[in-house]
Amino acid sequence: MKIERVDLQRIKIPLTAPFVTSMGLETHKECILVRAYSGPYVGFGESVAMDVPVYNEEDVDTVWYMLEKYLIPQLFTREIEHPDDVSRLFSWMRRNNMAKAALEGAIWDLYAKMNGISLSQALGGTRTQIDVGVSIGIEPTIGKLLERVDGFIRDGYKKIKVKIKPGADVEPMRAIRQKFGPDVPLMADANSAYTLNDIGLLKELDEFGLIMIEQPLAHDDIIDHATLQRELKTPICLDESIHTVEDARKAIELGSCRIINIKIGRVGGLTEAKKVHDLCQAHNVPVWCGGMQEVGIGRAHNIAIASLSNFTIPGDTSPSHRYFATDVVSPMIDFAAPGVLDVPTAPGIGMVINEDVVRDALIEHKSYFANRESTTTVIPNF
Ligand SMILES: O=C(O)CCC(=O)c1ccccc1C(=O)O
Ligand SMILES: [Mg+2]
Repeated sequence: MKIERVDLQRIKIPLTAPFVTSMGLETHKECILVRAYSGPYVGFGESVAMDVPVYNEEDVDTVWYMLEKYLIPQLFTREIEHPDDVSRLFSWMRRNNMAKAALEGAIWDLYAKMNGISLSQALGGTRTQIDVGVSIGIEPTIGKLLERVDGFIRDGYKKIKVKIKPGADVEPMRAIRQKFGPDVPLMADANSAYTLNDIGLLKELDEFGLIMIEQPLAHDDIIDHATLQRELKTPICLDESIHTVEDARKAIELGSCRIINIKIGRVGGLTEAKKVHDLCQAHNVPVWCGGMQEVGIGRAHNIAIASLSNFTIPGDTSPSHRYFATDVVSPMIDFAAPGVLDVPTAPGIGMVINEDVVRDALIEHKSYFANRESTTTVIPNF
């Protein structure tokens, strides 16, 4: 396929409730939507970079910059046979994985649509439905946290993940176990808020029978995590530390974790995500699909990758309404049954874009053409 045109759309949508983690407070979702055109077909991608580089080194502006300066022009120079070619084409560039993934995702969607198959099928997915959990931010009080947990359990979420940080860790977990009992599938995500000096405290969490603790130590570490995993009963799951299938291989070899969270953006796209999945499967390491509070397009990509067979733990891909009053896909993504999402069967991501929502949320729009000048629109009065 020859890519003739790519559009970037920067959008901003309010969250229905503020989201607090050890990295900071979020009130809005700002991101870039990507459209890739070939003949009558359009493929959709979404950049998951946050508006501030607190999770990784990228932000919305760096993604736009890398796409415009390098990745889109490079894509225009080649005929693409298969989406796997795209990650090879981009492999010369160090990191900037979320920028690469946003464009590569649009090409995967385009490829699936051209072949009349779903994105899940194109990736080799086998599930028709996926189980999902919910990620809960750090709430102002334990009472508020318990209220939220109660609501999400009633909604049928299959896994309850709670953000923790020093000072908001053992007590909230104890309160949840006391109120809801030992059978609630519970886990904690620290987003790198601890060091090995906190080993005593992290061991205290063992008594709560958590399914896992996600990324307790530094965002770039796999050595200390291996030390910690030897001391903990609770499985460690790595998120921030895994950017490539090679990172995953090393972490597994060192014993740095027993579970891996796969985020398409963090590993540079669906091709690499599938490689991490396959490697983990070969080593009996279960995986699950993480989230970056995606709008509907990114959520659809997450559902497709989560349909692969080694995604045996419920992911963070909750329905759209968990974060947004409106979404860029129509209908909004929702449960097929409590805690369960259908994997779309229509071609590509299998979702219809709600252009009214995109228009209302639009900050900037730029179109790039393989054989003519680009055109920019900055939407005024935003
Ligand atoms: O519900 C979601 O999309 C996942 C929310 C979440 O936990 C998260 C959100 C933004 C950045 C990092 C993370 C994380 O998984 O660490
Ligand atoms: Mg995480």
